[in-house]
Amino acid sequence: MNPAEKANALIEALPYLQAFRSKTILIKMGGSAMEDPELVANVMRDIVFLEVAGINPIVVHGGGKAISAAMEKAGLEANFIGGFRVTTDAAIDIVSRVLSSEINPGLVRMIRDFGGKATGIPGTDVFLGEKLKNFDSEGNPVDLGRVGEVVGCQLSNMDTAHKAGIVPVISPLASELGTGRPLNINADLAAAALAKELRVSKLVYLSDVPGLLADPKDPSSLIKSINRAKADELIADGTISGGMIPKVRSAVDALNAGVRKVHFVDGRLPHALLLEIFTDGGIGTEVIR
Ligand SMILES: Nc1ncnc2c1ncn2[C@@H]1O[C@H](COP(=O)(O)OP(=O)(O)O)[C@@H](O)[C@H]1O
Ligand SMILES: CC(=O)N[C@@H](CCC(=O)OP(=O)(O)O)C(=O)O
Repeated sequence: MNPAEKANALIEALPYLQAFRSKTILIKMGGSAMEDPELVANVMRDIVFLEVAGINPIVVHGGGKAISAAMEKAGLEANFIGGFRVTTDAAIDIVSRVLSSEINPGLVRMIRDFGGKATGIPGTDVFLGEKLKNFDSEGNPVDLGRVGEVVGCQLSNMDTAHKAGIVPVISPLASELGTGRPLNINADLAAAALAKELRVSKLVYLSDVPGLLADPKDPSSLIKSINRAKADELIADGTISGGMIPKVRSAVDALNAGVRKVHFVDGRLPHALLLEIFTDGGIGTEVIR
């Protein structure tokens, strides 16, 4: 690219930089897109770019794959029901350790290494939770152990970071109402709960697929946009399964609660985040109401 082309690329981004200046964009960094540290570093550099450009990024991260690996190492089996990890008392200790001592500080370090400002905030300082009420297809209760849903958010730590232009990096744990004990929150739900609370301009889920796929085995079968009715249909017929279920459901909830735009984007694709924000068509799947 010659210097004039470089300048043109910057100028093309101008309307988007203007539109999103001082706006908040919540980025959910999925554990599935965190297997390769180099790819994660690329995303963190894009986040530093947003921060420097005067856009306020917030990161809520997952870490499902790393948690499963740590559980296996400890001789525990990883079981999921409807995209939620069955979390025994032994498992919650591993979940907390992997999220709080490994993944969260790792992301903060990467942002700082690129000259950005970031602070790690434990989800237990942000999210208030209750045990998730979960039912099987016949309506019978299914106990998932220490799995929670978010029933409230405490924003003081976030606000302090925000006002100082620091990117908050938040783990998907909640403090249980009444007991203060940690609850394991699916990171998609945690991200959507915070996005709703803050009414963010954009919620972007970064994962390891190009977006929502009509055939999960065929990466070229991208569904460009999806609404709740269609999502329910695809969950019922099994096209949407596993970790994609909480993603789609929480995305629609966030839209209904006033979040302006929600996208599923491939976190492994170089600059996926910037392409999503700074180009017209966007990439991946847009969730609509
Ligand atoms: N229809 C679908 N389209 C795309 N991915 C799907 C679909 N149904 C199930 N999936 C699965 O959902 C996974 C993403 O969810 P998950 O593993 O929880 O990711 P993350 O860690 O990013 O939250 C994909 O890797 C894919 O295996
Ligand atoms: C209850 C529940 O399922 N919690 C998740 C929290 C991490 C997460 O959601 O990570 P991803 O975004 O990488 O899937 C778990 O234990 O795996």
